[in-house]
Amino acid sequence: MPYKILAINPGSTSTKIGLYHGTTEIFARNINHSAEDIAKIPDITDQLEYRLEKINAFMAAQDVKATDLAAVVGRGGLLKPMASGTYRVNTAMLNDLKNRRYGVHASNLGAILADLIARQGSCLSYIVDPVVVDELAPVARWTGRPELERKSIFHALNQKAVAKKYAKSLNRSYGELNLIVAHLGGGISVGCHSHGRVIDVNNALDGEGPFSPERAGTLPAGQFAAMVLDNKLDHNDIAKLLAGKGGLVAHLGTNDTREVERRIREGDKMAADVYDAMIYGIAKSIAAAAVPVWGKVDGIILTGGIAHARILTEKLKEYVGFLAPVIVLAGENELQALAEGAYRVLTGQETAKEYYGEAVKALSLV
Ligand SMILES: Nc1ncnc2c1ncn2[C@@H]1O[C@H](COP(=O)(O)OP(=O)(O)OP(=O)(O)O)[C@@H](O)[C@H]1O
Ligand SMILES: CCCC(=O)O
Repeated sequence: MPYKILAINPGSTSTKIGLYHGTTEIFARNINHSAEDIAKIPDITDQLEYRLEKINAFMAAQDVKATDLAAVVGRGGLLKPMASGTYRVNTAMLNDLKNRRYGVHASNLGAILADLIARQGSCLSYIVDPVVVDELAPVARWTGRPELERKSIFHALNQKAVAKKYAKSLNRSYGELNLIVAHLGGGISVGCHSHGRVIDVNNALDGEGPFSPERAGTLPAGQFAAMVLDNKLDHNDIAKLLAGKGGLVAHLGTNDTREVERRIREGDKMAADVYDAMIYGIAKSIAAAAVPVWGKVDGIILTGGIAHARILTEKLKEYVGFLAPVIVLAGENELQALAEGAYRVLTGQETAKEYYGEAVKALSLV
């Protein structure tokens, strides 16, 4: 009997779950959380019980028993910067997530939910390629302020999964190629993958890169500082302006590119101008991502939900087609990538990595 693996990917408005036999998908579903439900529990960390109940109800309806599972694998959240791979969910990891030590993001719930369901079935729990995978080249870490170092926070799971998928389609290995991957979702991250390592990428959560449906992207720093001071904004206000209420949401009141394209078809000039500006920003980020590999790029992959949008992908091809072939792998492969990461460990192809919190790091320095 192949291993049964449950994969969980918590997003800001939904929890995606998938059941796999080995790496074969049996089902994958999106459990949508209504705006009304989410508004009642605005802090993501407090949504744990609510989401667990929804998952348990869904598993019961599908006749999936936790005791039948070999492993539960969740999307990995804001943790200490770490190497790519599959990690065992452990106490240090759970503590850092529950205490929001490195910030709040929907993906923080992945490991916690995986652990809770794994406990119901006495099986193993893992995360794979969390959003904090850090392979930045030393030169990419600098900013113009000694107090501020750039961080690697991006759609690591999907970026790595599609890059490996594309390499496989060429009968090449991921480690042989230089690829630019643009994950185009609610947030946008554009990574330069050089021989299997993401040596530069915009921090998609923290005001870097192009603006996106929900993220503000890079802002003029002086003007933004003045806006914060003039309006006496607090930490929470600033976080919302940068991630959640930036980009298309701020300009057009929607995070849905289908809605934006509908407005454009109906002649809405503002929608067309904002959409063009977003595409222009993405194109500039893609071109910038060619610099770390001296322009020697084997392919540019467009992925994420927005890569379904033809107007956008066609315009991007016009802008950056001069650099390398542009490949569209729309949607995201995150549930499949989670299941594959757990499967590699269950079958001994890979050893699960261990997460160490700050206490252990400090001891190792002594
Ligand atoms: N068929 C489609 N055509 C055009 N746009 C689409 C289509 N499907 C989804 N989108 C757009 O993709 C965006 C959401 O992408 P995605 O589902 O990858 O984001 P997410 O998972 O919410 O966030 P993130 O990818 O940042 O984690 C939305 O703006 C949505 O309107
Ligand atoms: C994956 C972290 C970045 C984002 O949510 O936009």
